[in-house]
Parts: sequence; C-alpha cells; structure tokens
Amino acid sequence: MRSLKNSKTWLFLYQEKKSSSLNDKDIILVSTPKSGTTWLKAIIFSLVNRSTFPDTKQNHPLLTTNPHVLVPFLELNLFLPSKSKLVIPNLISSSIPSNNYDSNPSLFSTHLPYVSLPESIKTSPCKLVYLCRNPKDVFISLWHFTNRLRPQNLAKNTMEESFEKFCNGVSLYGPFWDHSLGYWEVSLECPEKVLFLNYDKIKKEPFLHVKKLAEFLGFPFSLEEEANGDVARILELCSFDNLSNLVVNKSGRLSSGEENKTFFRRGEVGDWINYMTPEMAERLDSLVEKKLHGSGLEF
Ligand SMILES: Nc1ncnc2c1ncn2[C@@H]1O[C@H](COP(=O)(O)OS(=O)(=O)O)[C@@H](OP(=O)(O)O)[C@H]1O
Repeated sequence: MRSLKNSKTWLFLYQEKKSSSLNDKDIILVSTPKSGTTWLKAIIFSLVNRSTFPDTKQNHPLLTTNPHVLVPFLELNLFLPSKSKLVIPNLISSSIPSNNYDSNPSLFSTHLPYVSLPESIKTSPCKLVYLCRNPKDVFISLWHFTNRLRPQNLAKNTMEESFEKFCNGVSLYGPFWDHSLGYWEVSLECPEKVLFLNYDKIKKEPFLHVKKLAEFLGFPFSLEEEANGDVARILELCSFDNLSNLVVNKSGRLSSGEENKTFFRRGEVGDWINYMTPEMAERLDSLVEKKLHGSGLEF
C-alpha cells in the first residue's frame, strides 16, 4: 500500500478533481485479484439489467461478451488510456468504452485497495461491492494466472518463489490481508456503502448471497420473480460451466490482450490442496490469522 501511494503510476488517481464525479447510482465492484471478479461481474450485470435482458438463453450480452468488457476496470480500461496526459476521465456513464450494452446504472470495477481509492468514490453515494476469497485459493489461482500470461520464451514462475512474495505482501495491489481488511473495516462502519462478500460463501449458499446482493444494490427480487425462478436463471447463466463454455470465453480476447479463457480455470473452493504442502498452508493460514487478529474477519 505504501508503495502504491508513492508510485507515479497512481499519482493521477490522487490528483483527481472534484469535477470528475460518479453518478450516485453507479456501482463499483472491488475485489482482490483472483477472488472471482469475473463471476461477480457477470452476476451484478445480470442482476441490475434483468428487466432489459430477461431472457438468459437468448440475446443476453453475457452470451457473447466477456464480463470484463461489460464491467470495465477503472484503472485498466478507463484511467490508463489517458495516463500519458494525466487527465482524469469523467466517471459518468458516457466514459464506458463502447460495448453496445451500456448498463443502467453504470457498472465499474477496480482492484485498488481502499486507501488508494479516489476521494470521489469514497465520498459519493455510489455503492461498493467487495469480493474476497480464501487466501490459499487466491494464491493458487494467481500463480496459475501469471504463468498463463507469461510469454512462452520465459521460464515459469516457481511456486516457491511466488509463495514467498505473496507471504511477504509483494502483490500488485498490495498485501492480501491489507486489501481485505481495508474494505472489511469500511463495510462495518458504513454497511450501506460497502457490501463485503466472500467467494467461498457465495459458492456455498448462492441464492442467499445473490438475493442479499440484489437488495443491497436496490434491485431486490420480488416474490413473483423468485417463484418464477429468476434467481436460479441468473445463477445458471453466470455459472462457471456455462460461462467458460461459451465461444466468446473459449476463443475471444480482451482489448488489453489477455485471452478470455485465462479468467476461467477450475472455479472451485479448496483447489489449493492439490498444490500446496501442509507446511505452506499452515504458514499462510497463521500469517493471515495474525494479520487479521481482532478484526472479526476470518477465512
Ligand atoms: N463463473 C464463475 N464461477 C466461479 N468461479 C469462477 C467463475 N469465473 C471465473 N471463476 C474463477 O475465478 C478465478 C479468477 O478470479 P478473478 O475473476 O477475480 O480474476 S481477475 O482478478 O479478474 O483476473 C478463477 O479461479 P481458479 O479456478 O481457482 O483459478 C476462475 O476459475
């Protein structure tokens, strides 16, 4: 986090002028990388746009468009292109890269830690949905992802070296525990502003958490919708099996270059057990426990 604050790359986020405002109803999905962002982007998009796209089998944007296109990253898709001019883009719906499916309300996402969020986001009434996941699965997912993105002529990142960095808090968006703790604390202070979600819990009780999410976002499911199977249809549309088998996600690419299929691997809870030694698991568990001690946040 300290390095993020000092980093020139992020300077423009701090120089933000008050005039670059968000619409009050906009929604920002925040996540620690590899915690299921792609999944939650799909769920939030389908939730808030369900009256425009009620049919999840035909003509639904998610059937032909990767969730990262529908819910762009602030720091990757919106801020970065204007970085050279140090101009802060106006965060209103018209700044969404054209994808023919503008959402109402506008949906954005970010991996930025709370401490690095621009003031306009912190002070605006727009809602933040935070997603985290158990750190052992996050690490394994991240390790696979970085190796998949690595040019073929370079040696793969070893598990040992990557694990050492992760445990030392050397991560692109800051240490895992600081990231989660930052949003956890705000979610306790301002529950109407930040909803704190956990991938593992959504996996366990998807209906409960999707309904809670819909309520938080101001798009609650009516009893009629529930009886009609609308929650189930959204969950099915956004399921790992469904999304990962769509042509767009098997063969497409983001404009930033990543293949869409790199965002889909196993989509399960507990896959860490197939890769980490018991010693590694114990080390990470006790490290995270120590860092989160007294906060009430547990994995
Ligand atoms: N629909 C759906 N359902 C459940 N799980 C899913 C889904 N889509 C992606 N995934 C899994 O999420 C992991 C990728 O995390 P992110 O989407 O956060 O990646 S990123 O930060 O946006 O790069 C990665 O987890 P691992 O399989 O453990 O590597 C993906 O497989």
